[in-house]
Amino acid sequence: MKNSVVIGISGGSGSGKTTVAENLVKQIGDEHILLIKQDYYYKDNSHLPLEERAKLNYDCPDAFDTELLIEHIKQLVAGKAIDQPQYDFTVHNRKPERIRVEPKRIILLEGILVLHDAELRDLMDIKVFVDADSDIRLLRRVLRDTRERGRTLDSIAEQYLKTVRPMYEKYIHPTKKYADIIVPKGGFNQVAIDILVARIKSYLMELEKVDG
Ligand SMILES: Nc1ncnc2c1ncn2[C@@H]1O[C@H](COP(=O)(O)OP(=O)(O)O)[C@@H](O)[C@H]1O
Ligand SMILES: O=c1ccn([C@@H]2O[C@H](COP(=O)(O)O)[C@@H](O)[C@H]2O)c(=O)[nH]1
Repeated sequence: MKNSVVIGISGGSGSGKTTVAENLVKQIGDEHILLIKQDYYYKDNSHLPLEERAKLNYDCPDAFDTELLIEHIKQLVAGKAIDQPQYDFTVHNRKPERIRVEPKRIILLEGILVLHDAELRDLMDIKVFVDADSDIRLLRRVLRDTRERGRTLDSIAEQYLKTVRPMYEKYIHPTKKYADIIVPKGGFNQVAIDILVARIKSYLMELEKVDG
């Protein structure tokens, strides 16, 4: 058995991925569970001015440094620490600093396209797709992006029509077929969360047995 178990949590923007992931961390306790957001692995676009960065497509596989993400997941599974990049949504760019992250038993990898790359999927022990209707996802995104990500209504509408919606149809929704578990009703689906918590606890018991 490996040192760690990897759980991928995917779904469209605003579907409730972060809410599910944070709920799992709360219920299991952060001693054993590490949350890695795919957002940290958006490519560094410091060479472009802010106005140009704001126009980029952030909803396609090319927007991410997947090679680095795969390398980091492999390192964590091998029991090694990583220097994780950080991301600032308000300026559409990586932060200059990295943070040292130590491995834990359970690695939760959450993001819109974590189920897209076959090599990344193969590292996962459980694959989850969080589902919510498109009007609900859009509404949540509008509220969150105006409150937390410094966006205007006009910029949200433009980005949604230009990239968010078409890329969801082209790249994100098709990855639902890879999921072991589909979580409907977004982030506060307590039954689905309880099932995942029970499975994670049984993984932790198996990993402890291996340790003796
Ligand atoms: N089932 C739900 N019911 C109501 N609000 C929800 C639900 N799931 C998530 N939210 C809210 O919607 C917003 C977006 O959820 P989040 O988990 O950040 O989505 P994602 O990570 O998929 O973009 C957050 O403000 C969150 O509290
Ligand atoms: O610089 C950026 C990077 C990403 N985005 C948008 O964020 C969402 C993904 O985050 P969620 O937390 O899953 O919603 C993605 O749809 C991108 O469009 C951005 O606007 N700017």
